Amino acid sequence: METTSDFLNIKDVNTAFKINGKYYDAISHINLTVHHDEILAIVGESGCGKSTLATTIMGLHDPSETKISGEIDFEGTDLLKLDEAGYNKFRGAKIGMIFQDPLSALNPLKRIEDQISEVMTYHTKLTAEQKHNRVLELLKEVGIVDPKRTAHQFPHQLSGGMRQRVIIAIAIACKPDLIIADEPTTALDVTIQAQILDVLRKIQAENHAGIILITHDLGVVAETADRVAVMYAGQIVEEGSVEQIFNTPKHPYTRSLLRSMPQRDNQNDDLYVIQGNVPSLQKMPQIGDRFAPRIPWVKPEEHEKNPTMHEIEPGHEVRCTCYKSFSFPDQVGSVKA
Ligand SMILES: Nc1ncnc2c1ncn2[C@@H]1O[C@H](COP(=O)(O)OP(=O)(O)OP(=O)(O)O)[C@@H](O)[C@H]1O
Repeated sequence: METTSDFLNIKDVNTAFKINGKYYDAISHINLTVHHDEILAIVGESGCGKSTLATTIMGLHDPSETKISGEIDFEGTDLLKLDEAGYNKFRGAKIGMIFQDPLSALNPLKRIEDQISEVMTYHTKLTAEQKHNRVLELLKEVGIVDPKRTAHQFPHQLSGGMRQRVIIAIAIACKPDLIIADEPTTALDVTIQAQILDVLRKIQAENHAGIILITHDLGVVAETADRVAVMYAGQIVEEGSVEQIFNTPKHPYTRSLLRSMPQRDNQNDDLYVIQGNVPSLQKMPQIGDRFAPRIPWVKPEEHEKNPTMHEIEPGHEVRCTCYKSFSFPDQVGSVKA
């Protein structure tokens, strides 16, 4: 789905890691588009390649240990062709990143004001006074009630939620077009999670940014995202609007993920458990449907030999034709919560 507001086009991207001298793909043939004014969620179990995709976009891999191919067209520049100095012009300026663990992303020895100012010193020509005012403005924008006090504090003096707000302030300091948020609320309790997601939504609306939100929490996706890409074993297996993915999920993996999600109104406490595990990189099947071993009751002939993406309605794509015949058998994989 391409519109004039596309500004990030990921085309056929593969990232392979060197393990014992051999390269193994962690993400394979990724195609994705991000638009201004939207939150695209990337979901999937641990080990599906979500963070690898984020760090590939951000150019955070050591080239001597990683092989990356494809194209990441960001506003007309192929990010994958940039050297470190070239990337540094984008990171922090046009692309902001929010990580799961705010404590390790902050320098324990520097005051909050200095850490937020640093990114502006690097990417803008603002004077010291302008930067000071912008720091206070940013802290207010991310919902910190006493910006002056917080600006003067060190990371260890702040709660986890406050630290994550500071990380968001750093990520948005230069008004980036793209924000990549990797599990931004995982380490926080539920109330704080909701507040941080509100901040992200507000920023996205005000700055017209596009946000890639990486999470394994489907509740967060339902509340926050506009579009969703579901990843399994390094591939995108389904992509669509949040309504399409939640109301008419097609791929057996998407349906399994949704069925394994606790429902507030679930009457009988039954939780579906997806049998087996995401394969390790060395054991990744190179042909056939990568999810097939976890749904052994589906006949081999119902899977494609080389599963491709199929558009089933505008904006809604699913990998492999097995979705057409997939159903959950009565007795498989269901356990009492
Ligand atoms: N530097 C690395 N070297 C070797 N293998 C790696 C490296 N980084 C990630 N992997 C492997 O790549 C696969 C994808 O990992 P990745 O962290 O991208 O998944 P994820 O979906 O983000 O998981 P999580 O939700 O746990 O962060 C996993 O099998 C992981 O073990």
